[in-house]
Amino acid sequence: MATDTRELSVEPGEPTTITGGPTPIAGGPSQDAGRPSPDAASGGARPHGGPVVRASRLVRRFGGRTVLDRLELSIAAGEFVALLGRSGSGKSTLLRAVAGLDHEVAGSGELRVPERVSLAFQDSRLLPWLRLLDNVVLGLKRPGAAARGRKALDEVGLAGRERAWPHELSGGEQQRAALARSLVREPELLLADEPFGALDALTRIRMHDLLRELYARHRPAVLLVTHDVDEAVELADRVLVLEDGRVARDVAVDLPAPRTPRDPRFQEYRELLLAALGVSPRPALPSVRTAEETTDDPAQ
Ligand SMILES: Nc1ncnc2c1ncn2[C@@H]1O[C@H](COP(=O)(O)OP(=O)(O)OP(=O)(O)O)[C@@H](O)[C@H]1O
Repeated sequence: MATDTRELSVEPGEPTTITGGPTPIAGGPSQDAGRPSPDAASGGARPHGGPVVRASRLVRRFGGRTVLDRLELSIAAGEFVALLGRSGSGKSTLLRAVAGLDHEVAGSGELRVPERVSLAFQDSRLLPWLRLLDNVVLGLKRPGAAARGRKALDEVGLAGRERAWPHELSGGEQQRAALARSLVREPELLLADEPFGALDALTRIRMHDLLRELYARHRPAVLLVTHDVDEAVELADRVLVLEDGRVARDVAVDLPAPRTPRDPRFQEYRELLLAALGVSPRPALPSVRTAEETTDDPAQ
């Protein structure tokens, strides 16, 4: 597999060590319990290849402030990793470094990423002067680009909208087009920074389903930055929590598909991660009753 290895400017420090797989959290859900079949379309433990991303002793400072502090990161081929962290903890900074968008990142080791990397952001970044299909295939080599673009638009449920202008699409549709644009390149690594952050809750649920489906079909490695703990547990094989410039928690999520917040083990992961983020879990909501039930209740 072709990789792009970036040498980082040398910082004084110990020799580089690249860590392998995830570290189970003491008291957290077991990594091996309930292992589902490897070909599960989503959720559960999934087989992965060797590492496609390796970052060692990554350092990023802004002025006197160290945002990434000798950070270690390894992502396997086909692995879905979610990155959580408090606001300002450096999630986007790390993603930008891995994307090669930040040339001032330093370290004493190396930063290795695959050649084919796609990016997705909170806003779709579609070019307003290009129709949808042209946006999706922008930069792709002909021949065959248009056919691949059409197929990708079909995959995200936008067949027939090839000639639409970006402003004619809803926010969710624009994000779907952005996913098509990412996946048409068959990336080995998809870097996504809060891609669903600006969407309403219902659209976000639909986008989770779509992303799971596309991921199962294309199997890129994914690094998803999110604020949403449920989104992380629902989608990822592994959830990292960034704190003080380093990966403070590395939690392997082993839940069967389909993953649902109603599963008590889902709640376990949720509480574990909320605690890692310094948020106390909220008390359970009272069970919801319909308007009819409320009216029928003589106590009301
Ligand atoms: N270009 C820059 N110049 C100066 N400081 C920066 C720059 N980019 C990021 N920072 C600082 O680095 C820190 C980490 O920023 P970053 O955007 O990576 O955080 P984040 O975890 O993604 O935050 P959020 O969850 O709020 O989006 C912040 O304190 C931010 O102010």
